[in-house]
Amino acid sequence: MNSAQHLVYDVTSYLDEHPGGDDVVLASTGKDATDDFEDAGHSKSAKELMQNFCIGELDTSSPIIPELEISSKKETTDYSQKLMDLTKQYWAVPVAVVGISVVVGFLYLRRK
Ligand code: HEM
Repeated sequence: MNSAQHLVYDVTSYLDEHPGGDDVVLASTGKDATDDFEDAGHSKSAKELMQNFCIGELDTSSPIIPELEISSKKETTDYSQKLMDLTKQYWAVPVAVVGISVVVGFLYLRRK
């Protein structure tokens, strides 16, 4: 689905017929494809054809921005959590190496 001027298009059935190829259209799915569509220099007939694939209007009254803010906050906490986990892992590696060396050295000395 692509949206232009807050309109949503389902172009699934047109993918195979698109003269510019399906890959370029697929690259614009799920986002605002207005710029992509305009940059490709589509003809007037192409714009008219596009109207056939309009399935609705994007609900811009929904709290898109607050939702994005919440999810980005979650991401930052997840990220710092990941960093904490990584730090713990990095500490564990040298500690384990030193611990093993001490045990092996101790056993070696006792044998002599
Ligand atoms: C429902 C949406 C779309 C329709 C109906 C459509 C239709 C067409 C048509 C009829 C042409 C032939 C040239 C012309 O008449 O202008 C064309 C070419 C092209 N389209 Fe689309 N298009 C759509 C979406 C897109 C999107 C989202 C892109 C993304 C970049 C795109 C990229 C291109 C390109 C690059 C060409 C040029 C191909 C060439 O000259 O070889 N189109 N399109």
